[in-house]
Amino acid sequence: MIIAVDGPAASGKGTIAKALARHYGLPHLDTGLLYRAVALTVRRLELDPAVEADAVAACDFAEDLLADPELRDDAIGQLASIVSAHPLVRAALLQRQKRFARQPGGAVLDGRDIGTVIAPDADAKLFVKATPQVRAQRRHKELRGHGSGLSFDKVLADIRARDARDSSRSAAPLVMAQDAALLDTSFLSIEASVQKAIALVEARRGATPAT
Ligand SMILES: Nc1ncnc2c1ncn2[C@@H]1O[C@H](COP(=O)(O)OP(=O)(O)O)[C@@H](O)[C@H]1O
Ligand SMILES: Nc1ccn([C@@H]2O[C@H](COP(=O)(O)OP(=O)(O)O)[C@@H](O)[C@H]2O)c(=O)n1
Repeated sequence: MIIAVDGPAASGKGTIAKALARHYGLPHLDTGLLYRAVALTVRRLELDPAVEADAVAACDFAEDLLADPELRDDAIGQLASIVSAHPLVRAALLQRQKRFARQPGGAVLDGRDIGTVIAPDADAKLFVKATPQVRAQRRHKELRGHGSGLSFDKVLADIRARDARDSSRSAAPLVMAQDAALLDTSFLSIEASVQKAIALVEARRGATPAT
């Protein structure tokens, strides 16, 4: 079974995707980390994120970069949304994601274009959303936990800027797939979001929701 989980920044899609992977015993790929790794490489090599050829050169990053805690920085998220708008960057990362989705037994992937581009034939697609204020509160708390002193207002502004960039780009923009189920986590706890996600996946599979 392939499960596609898409949504904007800090909507809870990663938390839900990980929980679904655990529940169904499937491997999980956080595709945002790939774009963040490109962004971090661009920064370390002092390349220009706005120049497509520079960003493409950074797609050849070392695997161990995917475990670098610096990937979680707010600034790297912003940079990731700049490099990810280049069609050639998306093309460079495409096959790796498609291969992961197609592995025997299936997989759970989360990102922006899983249900629309990476796995349009997924067995279940979720589009996770929450209000910008709620998402900024969650991300602000998370960043504070990692020692960041960024203000709430800056985190909210960055989330809004990233939403606008990710939704308006021409290459694989952030849009809900027509056959995705919408999951608004604004007023749901993590536990409640995960239970709802499992119920939605079960409904898509035509099975009885798990209790
Ligand atoms: N329903 C929820 N209620 C409260 N906090 C949440 C909820 N879902 C996720 N979080 C927290 O919000 C932050 C962002 O969640 P995450 O799943 O990483 O979002 P995304 O993958 O969409 O960026 C994390 O610190 C996570 O623990
Ligand atoms: N499938 C994906 C995943 C991420 N991205 C880009 O990478 C950036 C960082 O993604 P992320 O999923 O790590 O960000 P968060 O939602 O965790 O904040 C996004 O803002 C997108 O611009 C993308 O274009 N396509």
